[in-house]
Amino acid sequence: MERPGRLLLLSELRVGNAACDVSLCRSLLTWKRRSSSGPVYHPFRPSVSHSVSVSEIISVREEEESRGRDDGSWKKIKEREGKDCRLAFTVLYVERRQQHRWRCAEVTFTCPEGALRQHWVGSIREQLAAIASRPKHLLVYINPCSGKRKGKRIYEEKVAPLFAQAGVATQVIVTERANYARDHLRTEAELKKFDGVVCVGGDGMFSEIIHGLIWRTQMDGGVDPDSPDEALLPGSLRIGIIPAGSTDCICFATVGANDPVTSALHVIVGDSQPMDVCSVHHNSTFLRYSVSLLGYGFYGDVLTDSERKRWLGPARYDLSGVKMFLTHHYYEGTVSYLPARGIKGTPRDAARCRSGCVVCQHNGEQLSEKPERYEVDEASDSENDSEWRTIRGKFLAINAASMSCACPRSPKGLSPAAHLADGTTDLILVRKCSRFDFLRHLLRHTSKDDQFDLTFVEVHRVRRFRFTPRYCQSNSDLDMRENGKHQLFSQICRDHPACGCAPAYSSWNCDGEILTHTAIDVRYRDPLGASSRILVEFLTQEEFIFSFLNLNTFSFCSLFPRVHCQLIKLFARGIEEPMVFEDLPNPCAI
Ligand SMILES: Nc1ncnc2c1ncn2[C@@H]1O[C@H](COP(=O)(O)OP(=O)(O)OP(=O)(O)O)[C@@H](O)[C@H]1O
Ligand SMILES: CCCCCCCCCCCCC/C=C/[C@@H](O)[C@H](CO)NC(=O)CCCCC
Ligand SMILES: [Ca+2]
Repeated sequence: MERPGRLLLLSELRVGNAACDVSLCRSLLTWKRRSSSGPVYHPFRPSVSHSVSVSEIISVREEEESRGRDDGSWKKIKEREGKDCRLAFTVLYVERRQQHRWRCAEVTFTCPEGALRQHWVGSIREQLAAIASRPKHLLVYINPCSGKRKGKRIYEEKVAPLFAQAGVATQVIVTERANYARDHLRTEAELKKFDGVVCVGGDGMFSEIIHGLIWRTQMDGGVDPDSPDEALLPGSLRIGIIPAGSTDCICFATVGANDPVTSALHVIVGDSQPMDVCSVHHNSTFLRYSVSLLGYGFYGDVLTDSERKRWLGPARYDLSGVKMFLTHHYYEGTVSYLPARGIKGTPRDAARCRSGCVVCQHNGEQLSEKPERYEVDEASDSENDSEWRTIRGKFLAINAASMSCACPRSPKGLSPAAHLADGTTDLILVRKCSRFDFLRHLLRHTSKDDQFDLTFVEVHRVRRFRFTPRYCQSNSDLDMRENGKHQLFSQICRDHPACGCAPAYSSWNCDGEILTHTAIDVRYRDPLGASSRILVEFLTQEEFIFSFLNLNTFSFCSLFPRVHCQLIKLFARGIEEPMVFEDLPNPCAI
C-alpha cells in the first residue's frame, strides 16, 4: 500500500464514459474505474486498475477543442458527454507489446473543472522534469544507405514525431559518405550541447559513432588509445540506436527487438545500459573497437564475400553464408587467451543477461573497485605468464562475442550466455570438422539446442586473447612482409579457385566491418613507434599492390583484443524478462 505522504494527487476524473479514481504518487499514475460507474452496473465485474510508472510517461498534453480529428470526434464526444474538452488532458505512456516491443499509448482524462486540469497537468510535468536521466537535446546521424535504404523515412515517419511529442530537441545530420559521422564526432561536433547521440542505421553506423566518441573522449582526457595496456576513459554521452540496418545485432541484443519505435521510446525515457568494448590492437597499434562479434574464418569470409553483394541488401548475408559454408575453408594457427578470473558467470550458463543483470553489476563493481589489481594483473600479462593458455589447431571459425550477438537471424545469438557489461568476451573456437557437423553447429544457432555441446567446439570466457595464423607465427613485422606476399597470392588463389590453392588467411570481421589496412589511418596523429613505422611502410606498399589488383582485403597477422568493462552507455535497459500474465495490458479494461 502507498504511504499517504507520497500521494501527490487523488481525484475523481472520467476516462471515456467511466468515472475513475485517479491518483498520482511519486512514481505511479493510477486510474481505477469506480465499480458502480459505466452504462451498466455490473456487481460481479471487478473494477479494473491501470498503473503507469511516471518514468514511462512520455508526455502530457492539454486537449484543445480545436484539436480536430478529421471526423470531428471531439465534437461528438463533447456532445455525448456534455463535457467541455478544454477540461481534458491526455497522458502518453509506454505500453508493452509482444516480443519486447514498446508502443506509445494514450489515455484522456476529463476533469470537472479547469483549475483541476491545470493542477494535474502541472504536477505530471513537474514529475517528468525531475527525471534527470531524460535527454533534452540529441545529436542524430542518419545513414541513408543502411539496410533497405529506409533510414531517413523511418526517422521522419516513426521517430521524429515521438521526439517532438516528448519535447526532445534534435540536430539531425544525414551522412554523406562512410565515416562521415565518425569524423564529425572526432573533430567538429559540439558535444557539450548534447545529452546523447542517436544513430539511425545498422551495426556499422553504431560502430562509427563509438569510434568517434571513444576517440574524442581519449583525446580530451589525454589517454593514448594505441596502448593495449592503458585503461580507456568512459564517455559521458549515451548512444541510441534506431535500427534500420541489415543485422541490427547491437540493438536487438540490448533491447530485445529491432523496432524503431521501441528504440525511440527507450531514448525518450532516458534508459541507460552500460556496455563492454573490445579494443583491437596489432602490437602497439590500435585498429578498431568491437562490441559484438570479432570473427576470423567463417564469419570473416561471409562478410568479405557479402560486401561484393551489397546491392542485394540484407539477403547478401544468406547467400554468402551458404556459399562459405559450402566452401568449407579452415585456417591453421595459434590461439592464446587470458581466462577471466574472479568474475561471476560462464559461457555455458543457462541464465541470460537481462535487464538489471546481477552478473554485469557484480563484475562491473569488482573491476571498478579494484582497478589497481586489474592493472597489475594486466601489466604482468605476457605469453610466458602461466595465466595464458595456448591452443594450436585448424579452425573453421574463431569468434569472440563480447555480448550474445542475438539478432533476428539467431534470436539467442552466437554466445547466448554472454553478458553486455561484465568485462569479458566469449572466445568460441570451432575446429576443423565435417561439413555435416559444421552445419549442425550453425543450425543450433537458430534452435534451442546448445551450439557448444559438440566435440569440435569449445568456448572460453576471456579478458584478452590473441590469434596468430600459422604463416605469421614468427610474429615479427619484418616477416610480415614475406607473409603479406603469401597472403596476397592466397588471396589471388581464392579468387581463382581453379588453381586449387586453399587460402592461408581469412579476414577479421569486426562488428560487421572487415578489418583492413585502412583501419590504420586512425592512428596517424601520433609519432610512430619503430615497429609500427615498419608496419605502416609495409601497408603502404600493400595498399598500392592491392589497389592495383583491385583487392581490398588485408588480414593482420596477430591481433590482440582487450575488453574494457562498461566503457560506453546506450539508451537501453537490456532485454526485459517477459511479463507475468496479470501485468499484460487489457485492451477491454475500460
Ligand atoms: N552516406 C553514406 N553513404 C555510404 N555509406 C555510408 C554512409 N553513411 C554511412 N555509411 C557506411 O555504411 C555502412 C553500412 O551501414 P550500416 O551498418 O548502417 O547498415 P547495414 O550494413 O545495412 O547494417 P548492419 O551493419 O546491421 O548489417 C557502414 O560501414 C557505414 O560506415
Ligand atoms: C548454412 C547457413 C546456416 C545458417 C546459420 C545462421 C547462423 C546465424 C548466426 C548469426 C550471428 C550474427 C553475428 C552478428 C554479427 C554482427 O556483429 C555483424 C554486424 O552486423 N553482422 C555480420 O557480420 C553479418 C554476419 C551474418 C552471418 C550470417
Ligand atoms: Ca561482455
